[in-house]
Amino acid sequence: MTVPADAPILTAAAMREAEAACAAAGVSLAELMERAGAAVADIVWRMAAGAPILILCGPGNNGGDGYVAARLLRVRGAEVRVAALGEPKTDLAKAARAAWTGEVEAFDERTAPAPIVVDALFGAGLSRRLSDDLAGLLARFAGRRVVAVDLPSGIESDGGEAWMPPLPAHVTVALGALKPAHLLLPTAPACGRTLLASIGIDAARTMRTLPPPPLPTGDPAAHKYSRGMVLVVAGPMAGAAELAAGAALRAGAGYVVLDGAGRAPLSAVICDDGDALAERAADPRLGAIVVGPGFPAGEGLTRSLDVALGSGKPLVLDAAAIAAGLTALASGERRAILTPHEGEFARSFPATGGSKIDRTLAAARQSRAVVVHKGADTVIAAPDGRVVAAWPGCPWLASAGTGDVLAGACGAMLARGGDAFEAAVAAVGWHIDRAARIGPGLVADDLIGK
Ligand SMILES: NC(=O)C1=CN([C@@H]2O[C@H](COP(=O)(O)OP(=O)(O)OC[C@H]3O[C@@H](n4cnc5c(N)ncnc54)[C@H](O)[C@@H]3O)[C@@H](O)[C@H]2O)[C@@H](O)CC1
Ligand SMILES: Nc1ncnc2c1ncn2[C@@H]1O[C@H](COP(=O)(O)OP(=O)(O)O)[C@@H](O)[C@H]1O
Ligand SMILES: [K+]
Repeated sequence: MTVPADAPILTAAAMREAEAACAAAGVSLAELMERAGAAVADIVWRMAAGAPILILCGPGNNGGDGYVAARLLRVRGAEVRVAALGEPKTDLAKAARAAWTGEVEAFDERTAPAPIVVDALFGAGLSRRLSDDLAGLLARFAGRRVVAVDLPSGIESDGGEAWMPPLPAHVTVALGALKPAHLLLPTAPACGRTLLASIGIDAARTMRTLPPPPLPTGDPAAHKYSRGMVLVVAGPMAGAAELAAGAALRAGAGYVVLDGAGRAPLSAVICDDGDALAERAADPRLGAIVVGPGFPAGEGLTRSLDVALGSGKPLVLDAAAIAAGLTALASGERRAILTPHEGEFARSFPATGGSKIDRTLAAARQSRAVVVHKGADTVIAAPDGRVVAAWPGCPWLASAGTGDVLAGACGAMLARGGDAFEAAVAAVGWHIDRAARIGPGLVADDLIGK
């Protein structure tokens, strides 16, 4: 399962706006459909390598893309059949159907399979769950090589509904931009490998997929404080804060202090016994404070959090510190990153609804902080509306303590200065990249290279 890096993501409504802007700029919708069909034909041609192809066409423009692909594949000499769910209903799809000179079979229980099945039944226009009858017809083709046009049919584009497609795809050709459903659970795995056919739409980049990790560029004039100084506040479960402190150092901070309980996870981490928290937090060289790993709610957390909040320094709040710090954060302006997993998110932001992207954006606006909503389909959102979706992440991260490591990495990136959203994006990228290099058997300690 892969998706293109740093690619735009559009909701169905934003897609329609981009399409209209294209038309206003002189590129007709018929031309967009021709480009979409050509992109699909190109990919199917290579995947088929001479094997027979069956294209399933629906009543809307998704089906229109299918008719265009069928025509272009036949021109190339491919063996193509088309099976349709009735006659096309849109003008564009009718024109594409008319330009296909081959036979159109009815798509029903007698439709014979082919080694390559192209699913052009429904895309972004799906308005309700597929009927059981239709789902049954599609499920008959399980086990064939399936290419989905825009989305596997049955998936709701914006990711707000958890409708699963009856026929998961090996390859999905996203048209114009990626859609939230390509990147969010539970639908993302059903898209297989998602490719982007840009088709010339000018897609806004407010929402995008995770960029590739930047190449490390050392500043020749750097010193340990200029690379970023991070303070990690330890609670009763000191191991978690140790992981965060080690991660901050490995993720590029020049100087890391672990305050409270705990031993230095790496010899270079400076340990304080907790009496000097206010003094440490007031250090003008300090670039970020991390509070939350291994620190359950209670008086101790409230005291430490008050000091951290009172210092005015950029903050990373994890675990119980998220809910505890929300009110104070929302009432001021500061660079802050919150790193909830789903349980912590639900407790801290119970009123949010919609897709994981919608919910994370609402949480960022409510808290006035960057929110890293963790999970296999991590979503990062900023109060100004920017979103990065980090699917598919690295599955070896599903292991205790890796979230503490991410909190420390966020601290390191935040302490360098600059935009908190870009810092969170860099930390998530660092985390996934480091986990992927370690691979199966990963434990959180490996990420900090003890
Ligand atoms: N937005 C764009 O810029 C472009 C969009 N294109 C294609 O257009 C697609 C969207 O086309 P449409 O808006 O026509 O929508 P779709 O073709 O995805 O489906 C809409 C049709 O399906 C019917 N329908 C919806 N849900 C159904 C259900 N559960 N059971 C049975 N029928 C159902 C609707 O009544 C309508 O007839 C995209 O996914 C993409 O494939 C491309 O042609 C190129 C450009
Ligand atoms: N299946 C998965 N695929 C990819 N990343 C995952 C998966 N499950 C969890 N993660 C990542 O692992 C980390 C786990 O964090 P968290 O649940 O806070 O763990 P802990 O509290 O034990 O440190 C997060 O960064 C999350 O995004
Ligand atoms: K489709």
